[in-house]
Amino acid sequence: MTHNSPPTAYPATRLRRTRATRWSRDMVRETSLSPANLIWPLFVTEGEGVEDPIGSLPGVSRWSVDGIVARASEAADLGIACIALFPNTQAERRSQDGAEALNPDNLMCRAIRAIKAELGDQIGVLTDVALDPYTAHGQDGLVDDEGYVLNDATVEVLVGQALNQAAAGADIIAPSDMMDGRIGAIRAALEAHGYHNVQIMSYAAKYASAFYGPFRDAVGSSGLLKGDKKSYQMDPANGDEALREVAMDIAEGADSVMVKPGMPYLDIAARVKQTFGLPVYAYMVSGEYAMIEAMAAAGAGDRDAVVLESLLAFRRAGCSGILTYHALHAAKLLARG
Ligand SMILES: NCc1[nH]cc(CCC(=O)O)c1CC(=O)O
Ligand SMILES: [Mg+2]
Repeated sequence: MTHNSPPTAYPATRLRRTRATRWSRDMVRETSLSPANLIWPLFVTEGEGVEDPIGSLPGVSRWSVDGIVARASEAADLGIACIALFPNTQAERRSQDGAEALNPDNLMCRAIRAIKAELGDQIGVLTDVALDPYTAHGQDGLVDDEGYVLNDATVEVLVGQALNQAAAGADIIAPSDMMDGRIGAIRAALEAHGYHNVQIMSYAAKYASAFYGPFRDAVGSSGLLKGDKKSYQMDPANGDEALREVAMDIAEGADSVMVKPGMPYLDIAARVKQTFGLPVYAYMVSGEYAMIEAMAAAGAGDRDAVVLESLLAFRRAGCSGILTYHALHAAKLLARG
């Protein structure tokens, strides 16, 4: 500042002046939230005409493929840009090596094909790459005799899983496994197979979080998982390390990156955006959703206002978008204005 007197001295400056009326608040607002900023995670299950409510995620269900197509269509009508798919694989299709992930007719691929056949480019389909919905032990990769998740052997399988999803029509491949080197390996394979425009959104800074509990119920891996995921997901104590994770994934070909969980990690999202300037997404995870729902159910807050404020905070931090189980509800609120 080149002024002699401080430019923000009271009473010449009253920061309440621009807050006094609604039109003025609208005029000076720095960030905005629209349905295009929302990515809606959906859980797929076997069968036809099935809606299977998830106990630990009140208001969220697993849907059979027909229901998933209907949900995707609803989302597209409201201007939601993209959905994220997660399969609840039947116990008998799970195995030690997660081979079902490579089956071209697995639940995930059938859902992708059905959505793309019905909706084409009206909505993006993002698919999770990791083996936890397919393994009998619930870990995201292949394990050795001690239960340690093997890096390089897992990456080979993830490459196959990503190609399988791309062949079914996935628009964005989103590896959530946290193996080192998987972004480069998947990008090279996509290029080699002609999938030049299939994007990669890397779960680059994914933490070993206690907020994933309800999700593990949803995909049916919570009862199976022994131990934790701390040997591959990040330590919640670390921030600088997240920047190294992101730098590597960008170098390996990620089009965008994700920080996960969301609200407790807004500092990470903001640092990633400021450092690298690429599209950053945040995953407001299942435990965060459950927290808001529990608060609303206890009569302790205005659910709609809490949802919109939370999502706006991600935008202020610099996120291009948010993966949230509240996406449909929020899009309806935004449409109402
Ligand atoms: N690859 C697993 C995966 N992909 C998305 C989530 C969590 C999402 C949520 O909690 O909403 C998880 C859980 C985990 O790492 O155990
Ligand atoms: Mg990494």
